[in-house]
Amino acid sequence: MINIRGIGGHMRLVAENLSGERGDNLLFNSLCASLSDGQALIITGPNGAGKSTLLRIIAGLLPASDGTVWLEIDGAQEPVMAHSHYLSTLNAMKPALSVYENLKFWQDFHGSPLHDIDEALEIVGLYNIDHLPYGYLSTGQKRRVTIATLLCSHRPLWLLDEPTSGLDTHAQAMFAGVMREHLKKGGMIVAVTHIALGLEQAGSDAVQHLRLEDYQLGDHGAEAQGWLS
Ligand SMILES: Nc1ncnc2c1ncn2[C@@H]1O[C@H](COP(=O)(O)OP(=O)(O)OP(=O)(O)O)[C@@H](O)[C@H]1O
Repeated sequence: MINIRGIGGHMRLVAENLSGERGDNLLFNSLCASLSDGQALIITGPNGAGKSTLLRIIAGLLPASDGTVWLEIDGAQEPVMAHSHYLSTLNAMKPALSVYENLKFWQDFHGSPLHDIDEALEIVGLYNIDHLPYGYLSTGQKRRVTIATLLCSHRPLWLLDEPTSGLDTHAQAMFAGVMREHLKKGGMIVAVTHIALGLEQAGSDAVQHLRLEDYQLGDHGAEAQGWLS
């Protein structure tokens, strides 16, 4: 068992009566969700529904307009960001730095090294490119490097915005395996997606689905309560 807080211990991510807005627009309200170690929450919804906004609120990058989100590890409340990998749709890499330099930066920033950078690149199916400037890579290669950050450092909670965007089917299958392995080790995943992520094999108990349109104005309450355990 890996010795890291949140992996192997008891962990819970809870969103309670959460509302989110952009500008003056209320995007969703009365949203409740609860996730334990080894579980994934898959967030779907139409373009503009507020999925990325919700993920940013969970990460602590945007304030909720109402309600709260908290992370509990072994009974103590912890800041979400300190225990998360947050992958936005932007890859957050410096184009002029090499693939290795980018991953080294993130590994040093996140701490808790897991795989060596070379190992992580091999897992995501990238070979002999660590010396190349990140900006030279193809769209799918860039995304694979971003996914490699998840493997370079231990972080129990993965917050993923459209993680498979730009990946070919082979890479999607590879990433599904990476996510299932993380869940098997007791990690947690919150993912925004428009396509199936291949987590079905993780088991029905391990995967919850949240349709954001169920939390839009006029359609909240009873269904939302079902998410709070
Ligand atoms: N800074 C901002 N100020 C005002 N409105 C914003 C801002 N950022 C985003 N929005 C609006 O908030 C709404 C929700 O955006 P968000 O990116 O959360 O949607 P989404 O569900 O992730 O969409 P998609 O599936 O297209 O990625 C959109 O209508 C968007 O135009």
